[in-house]
Amino acid sequence: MKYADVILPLALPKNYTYAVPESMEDALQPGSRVAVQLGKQKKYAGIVKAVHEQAPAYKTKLLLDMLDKDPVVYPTQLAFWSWIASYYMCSEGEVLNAALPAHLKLSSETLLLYNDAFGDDFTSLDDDEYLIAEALHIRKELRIEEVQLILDKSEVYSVIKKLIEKKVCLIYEELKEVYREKKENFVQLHADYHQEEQLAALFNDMGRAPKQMELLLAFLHLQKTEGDVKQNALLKKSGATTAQLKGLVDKNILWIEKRTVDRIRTGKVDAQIDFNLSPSQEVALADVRRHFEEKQVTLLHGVTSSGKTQIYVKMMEECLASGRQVLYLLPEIALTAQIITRLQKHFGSSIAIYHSRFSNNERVEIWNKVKNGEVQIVLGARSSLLLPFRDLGLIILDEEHDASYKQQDPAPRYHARDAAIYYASLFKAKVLLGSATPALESYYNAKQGKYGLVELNERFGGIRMPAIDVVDIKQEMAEKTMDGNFTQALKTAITQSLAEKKQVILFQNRRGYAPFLLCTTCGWIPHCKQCDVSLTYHRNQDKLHCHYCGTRYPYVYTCEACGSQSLIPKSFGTEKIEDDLQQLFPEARIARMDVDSIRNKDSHNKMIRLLEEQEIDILVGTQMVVKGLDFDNVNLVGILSADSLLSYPDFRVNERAFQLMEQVSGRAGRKHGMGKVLIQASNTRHPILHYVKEHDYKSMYEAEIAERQQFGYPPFYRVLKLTLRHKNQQVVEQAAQILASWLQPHIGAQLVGPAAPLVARVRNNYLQEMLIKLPRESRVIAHIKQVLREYFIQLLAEKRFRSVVIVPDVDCV
Ligand SMILES: Nc1ncnc2c1ncn2[C@@H]1O[C@H](COP(=O)(O)OP(=O)(O)OP(=O)(O)O)[C@@H](O)[C@H]1O
Ligand SMILES: [Zn+2]
Repeated sequence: MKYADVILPLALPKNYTYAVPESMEDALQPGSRVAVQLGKQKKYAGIVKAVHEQAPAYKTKLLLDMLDKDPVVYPTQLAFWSWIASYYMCSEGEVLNAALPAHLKLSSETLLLYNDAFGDDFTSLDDDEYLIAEALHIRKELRIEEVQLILDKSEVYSVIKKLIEKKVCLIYEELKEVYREKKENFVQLHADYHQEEQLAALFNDMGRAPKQMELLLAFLHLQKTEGDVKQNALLKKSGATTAQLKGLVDKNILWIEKRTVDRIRTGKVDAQIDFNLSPSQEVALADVRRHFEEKQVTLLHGVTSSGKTQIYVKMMEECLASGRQVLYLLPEIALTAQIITRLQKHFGSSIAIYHSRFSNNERVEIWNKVKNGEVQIVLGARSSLLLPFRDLGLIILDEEHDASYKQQDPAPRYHARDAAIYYASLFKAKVLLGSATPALESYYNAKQGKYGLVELNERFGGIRMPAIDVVDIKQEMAEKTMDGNFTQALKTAITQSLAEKKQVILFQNRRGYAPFLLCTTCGWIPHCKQCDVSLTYHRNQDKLHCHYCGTRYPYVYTCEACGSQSLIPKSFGTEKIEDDLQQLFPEARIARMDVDSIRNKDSHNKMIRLLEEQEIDILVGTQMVVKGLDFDNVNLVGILSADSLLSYPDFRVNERAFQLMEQVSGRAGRKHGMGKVLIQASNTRHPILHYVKEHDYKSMYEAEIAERQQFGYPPFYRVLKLTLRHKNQQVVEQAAQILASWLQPHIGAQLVGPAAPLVARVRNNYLQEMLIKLPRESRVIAHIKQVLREYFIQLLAEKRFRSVVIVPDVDCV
């Protein structure tokens, strides 16, 4: 008898083993998608991890079905999933859940089937039962949602239960295949008219039906130019109606064929490299190649606008020429608009873009094409790492320092940079990390010789790095020259840029209008009812938003504490800046880019286009404006408040602040002459501001790395954050205390906490956090993770802690 271990898309502590029916024995392989039953009724589609002959201790069920002819992933992906699960402390099921497109996951749908034996005497039924029985009698089967619709309520289980007891219906669990091929109508000419003379005769006969003649002419034209004639295209071109087309079909002149079409178009990659590298870029490229001869990973540290993308393109071209696949990762898909265009220029339309905004059907198609190698280039955010590459040769991680490479919620909480390096090793593929401001961890690894290091210190086109001035807010306040949140210096600089028909980017790291409201009588600040966090005022909607749980509240006019009506907005966000600008520069065309204004892919693309076409004079935004954008005409960048970047409690605060300011500065003066950057700050003497001013990454690195070593932070230690969560504050505090006391003997001084985090309550759950610092030896790390897993089970086994949620976050950022 053969057995299969199956990964199910659930957070189960281990995989289940099923018996393999003889009929499947030959075809079943690791990676095959199978239908299984779990528990009494639920059915799932899972993925076979291994096939073996070892019977488990429990009584096995048989696999129900094999869902596809071929496996949906290769053993490489199974190995990758297993590494993610073990390294990031989650289940393989959670990894599968993140990896597989929804349409390949499937879980069962409950169907009510009419029991014909019951007959049609419904006199014994009450009103609700009667309604359902009648519907079932007519339709023979109903889904739960349909029952809810009919009864107009969501609580329908009691009714269903009674109907089952009374034997009116039966329950059936069905796995629904949801992926649908896309079909389109193609128009063809009937074989009778394939000869010239016949066609000519036909046109002669058609004299009295000019509309049909026009349609036929349009058809012939499309056939000649496009080859295939789609019904939609034909109707559009000829301006004819479906009825007129049907006329020709009825006369047996044209006929219509339904064909399966690809949603995702691919073609052979035909690289067009129409640029030459500058001498220093050439050197950098040669260095990258040289390092790759010995090393799997190379870090390209190139200043902003040095042309890192051009070097990526060259490396991609080489990899594609060798027939292998390339994955180009970006921290956020919002960044893709410009990169897509740039890459398409070189590699044509054969680039698959993968992100969460695609439809589920499209995702299945990309999945399949990556798997069979038809797609050679994938461009995407971190989740595209989970695609089933067949033969990956190169991973490019652009803006490798970016924190959004780390998945926060839900599990798997993986870091795409580290995961990419592991994934690549399975293929013996190379990884090229690129950034103007590398993560300290990456630069450290490069300095240690673990990665190759290539530095590109000049901007393309010989343009100098922008000049950076720090403007003293305190001084201008004292001199009363501030205009709201704008210093005189910034205002003057904006005025000048506008006069020169240049564009301006302004950065403020808070969105909304005012980060909080304040009662000037008693100091009360409105907070979220479910989270311990102040509410942000969004003036567009005139509402207060909780940025933690998303709840929206009406504006408050009266202080809940003292009853006075003296609430004023405090501090400022992007919305307020946009507003101020409108007042200060009424003539200027102003736009805002943040998660509130960019709700979808199209609005982002549109804004990028408007900027490129210089239809926008001033852009205000959050982090979003920082990332890799390349506009020729921006000559001024303003950072409204450096203080807020430099003052939050996190060991990465300085590194982050440097990266942000250096990156946003990097948007200035990329093409025509040197740009200018103004940084407004109260604390103008902060050392980080000095490094930013000098564009001095290396000194920032030296200073920070010394601190990291001294205080035992990454890259010298790995940090694992444990978050515990519960509705009851006391319970979660006790749980955290107990867990910490168990861990103490194993970890000792390397355990920080437990304590309540800055925001101690989110969505009505109280939080406790502790940080565990792990030495970098993998043996020790593996041991501690094992200890942790056992303690989690032990803790949750105690009745009072049963509903405590424990979230381990390995290498938290
Ligand atoms: N060899 C080259 N030939 C033509 N144009 C180039 C070349 N190198 C760079 N450029 C142009 O210079 C600009 C900056 O290059 P790119 O965007 O690749 O820089 P980057 O290093 O990625 O910068 P950032 O880190 O700020 O994203 C782009 O508009 C790019 O097209
Ligand atoms: Zn909230």
